[in-house]
Amino acid sequence: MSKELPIKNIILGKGSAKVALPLTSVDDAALVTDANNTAQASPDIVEWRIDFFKKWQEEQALSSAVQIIRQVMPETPLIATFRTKDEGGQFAIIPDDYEQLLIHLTTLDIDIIDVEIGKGPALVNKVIKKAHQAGKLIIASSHDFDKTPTAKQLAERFDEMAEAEADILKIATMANNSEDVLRTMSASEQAAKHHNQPVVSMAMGQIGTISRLATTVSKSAITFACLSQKEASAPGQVRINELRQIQNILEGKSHES
Ligand SMILES: O=C1C[C@@](O)(C(=O)O)C[C@@H](O)[C@@H]1O
Repeated sequence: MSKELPIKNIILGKGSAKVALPLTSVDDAALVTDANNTAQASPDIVEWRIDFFKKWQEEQALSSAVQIIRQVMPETPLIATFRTKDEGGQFAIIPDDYEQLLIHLTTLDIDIIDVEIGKGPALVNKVIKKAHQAGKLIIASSHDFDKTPTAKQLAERFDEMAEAEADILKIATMANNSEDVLRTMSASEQAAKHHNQPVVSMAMGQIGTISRLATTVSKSAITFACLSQKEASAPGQVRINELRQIQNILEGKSHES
């Protein structure tokens, strides 16, 4: 049974799925605007998608970008994600550079770092160890932008993340039909039962949108939304205000006035 995980002002795994908004800004100027707009929507979590940021190779630029986000949202748990091209991100990056970048992120004012489990145990274990030494949490992630793996493969992927001692286990799959959506949601519900860590899941694509809403069924501890379709970081994301209304309906919290 997944445990509750406190992070800053939220407790992951307790109550509703926490709503994350991604920042996909390309530079500091865009980041100032996007961070302010994001703060207005009061997400539970903010995800900085570093692969969208043009100066991701410059350590100084990364530090000042984190400061921009922190000035606007000091108390909101911050995930830093460099989504590699292999898993649907903006840039291809060689493993050594990816490892170095993630290790550098452990030195910044970030709460959670995303590491792609598919990059292999040597890299993943090293990053997790460094992050834990620095007091940071790790989301192990796996994305399949073409298809949904079999139920067995999904279960094995969650197991692999748990064995690596990641703090949060996340799988995103592309849903091409209803069975794909149901398989991802079911694998997520099972993994939440078996593992100590909070589980996060989503079936991407239009037909998968239901998986971002019905987290009471999939037991996903986080759901990724968007401010507008223009800022969506993956297909099928729902605008945060609409998502919250539907969460309330699904959790029996909406009352007729
Ligand atoms: O892993 C995820 C989930 C996601 O791919 C989604 O489908 O909402 C969006 C990404 O920004 C995030 O890193």
